[in-house]
Amino acid sequence: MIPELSRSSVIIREFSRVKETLRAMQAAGAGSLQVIADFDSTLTRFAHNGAQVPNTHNILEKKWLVNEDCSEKVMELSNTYHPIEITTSLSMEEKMPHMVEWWTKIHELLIQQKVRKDLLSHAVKESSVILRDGYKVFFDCLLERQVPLLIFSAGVGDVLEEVIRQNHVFHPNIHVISNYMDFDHTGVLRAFKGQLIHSYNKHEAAQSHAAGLKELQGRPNVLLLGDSLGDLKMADGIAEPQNTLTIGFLNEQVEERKEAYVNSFDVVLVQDETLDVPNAILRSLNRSLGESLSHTNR
Ligand SMILES: Nc1ccn([C@@H]2O[C@H](COP(=O)(O)O)[C@@H](O)[C@H]2O)c(=O)n1
Repeated sequence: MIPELSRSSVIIREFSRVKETLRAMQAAGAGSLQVIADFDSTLTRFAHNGAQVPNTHNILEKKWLVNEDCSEKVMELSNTYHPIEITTSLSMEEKMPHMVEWWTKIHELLIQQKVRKDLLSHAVKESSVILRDGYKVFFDCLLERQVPLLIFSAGVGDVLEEVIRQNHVFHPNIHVISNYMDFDHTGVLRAFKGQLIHSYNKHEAAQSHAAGLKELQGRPNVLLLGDSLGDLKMADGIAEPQNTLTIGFLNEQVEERKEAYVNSFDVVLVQDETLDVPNAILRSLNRSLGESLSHTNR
């Protein structure tokens, strides 16, 4: 039994599928598993003490890193594009060009602002970014069992790395695929490296980057964590996936989006700011089938 799956914040469309997938993953063992997780609002909290937790973009957009005019433009862009990002009335394909526009405009603004590399660490320290409760167990458990953790983020990779470094969980089993900044020799931002990653093109990055990571090869079982429907595509780089269990954090616009999430993710966590459920699932993968699932009768 995984008691955490009975919490009122957990919605499971097809419990038998979850049970069967866990059974197969347990049988295959930790050596066949990889974990793929989105970062912002998935590994980090969405809200804390009634306030929204900043994501990796928000950390960079602080007034002491960029000027007033830039802050206002960032806010305007967010007000225009974030509703498009999360609406269920447009398909992913319809959202894509808007996301490219949003990310491109933001990257251009940040480049114009000449963001300095040496200020990033301070920006993270001063921010109120916070990883989800239970993060230490999550990161340490994966390290201990030598399970690779692929963090797949449409945020800013340099900031993401700094967040996990400052929380002392940037372990060697972690691989990050994200938008990385390109600094000139004086440490001033001059471009973003490589292909742009936004919320809805993670499948392209998965196929071009993740597919080539040798640490992930021979691990056909996937525990996937995300907070956006686009995150479901993060496992697209796996050549021959066998068992995939997807967990979706439904953080905002709950009523409007619940149906779409329940129809898309295996397990939906509604406004749950913890990693308790993924941690319980990881624990269960280590225990015998009888112990972990026998009391489950849903
Ligand atoms: N200018 C922007 C662009 C994106 N965001 C948000 O960041 C999130 C980053 O993506 P993850 O893959 O790590 O979830 C994304 O969900 C956007 O809402 C932003 O705040 N500002």
